[in-house]
Amino acid sequence: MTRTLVLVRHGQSEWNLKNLFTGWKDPDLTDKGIEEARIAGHRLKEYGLHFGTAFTSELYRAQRTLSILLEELGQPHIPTVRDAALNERDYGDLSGLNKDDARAKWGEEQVLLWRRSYDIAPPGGESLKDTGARVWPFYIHRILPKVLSGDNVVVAAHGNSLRALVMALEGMSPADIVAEEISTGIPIVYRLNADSTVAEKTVLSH
Ligand SMILES: O=C(O)[C@@H](CO)OP(=O)(O)O
Repeated sequence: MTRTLVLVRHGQSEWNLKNLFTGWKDPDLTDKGIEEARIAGHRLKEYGLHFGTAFTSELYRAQRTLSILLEELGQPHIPTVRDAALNERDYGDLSGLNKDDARAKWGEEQVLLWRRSYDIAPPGGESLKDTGARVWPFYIHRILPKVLSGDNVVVAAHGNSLRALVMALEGMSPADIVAEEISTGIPIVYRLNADSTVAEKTVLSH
């Protein structure tokens, strides 16, 4: 049994390109983002993976990335679960603001704390810990049983919802997670042991 779990962050979105805090806002992919999703599907095809189930968020950029990727893989119709538990961190009052403007207003250090710390929430939004509080139970109750049953799973989600998941999978501390960045459209392939610990991690870079 392979027990494979693939995580992929959506391709570049229009708001990534414009350097805006996005969170629960719902922009489309850019042309580059569409291409990144295609390449991700192609890399997974080369890797020889077949999926039984897909999971994604309720946000369009992740759903579109997943459908392009599955199309490229030749598996466009696999059962897919969409759930807000996998949505990006809610950026609260920062949503829609330019990240450089935010640094100019609140300072580099404060903005970095909001973006990458474990438990400091942006005003009106979620910390990574808050995001984890919805991602982790969803992983345990919905995703992990599929993986452990041998049903290879792909999860198309977001930078911070995936940082929360990677933190749990790899047993990272709140200090470790600060430096963890998830690139757009680069599949991360985990093989899990029967006890759900990680046996192997492979990053399918271009
Ligand atoms: O704006 C966002 O929603 C996220 C991901 O693009 O940004 P950051 O990398 O700053 O957490």
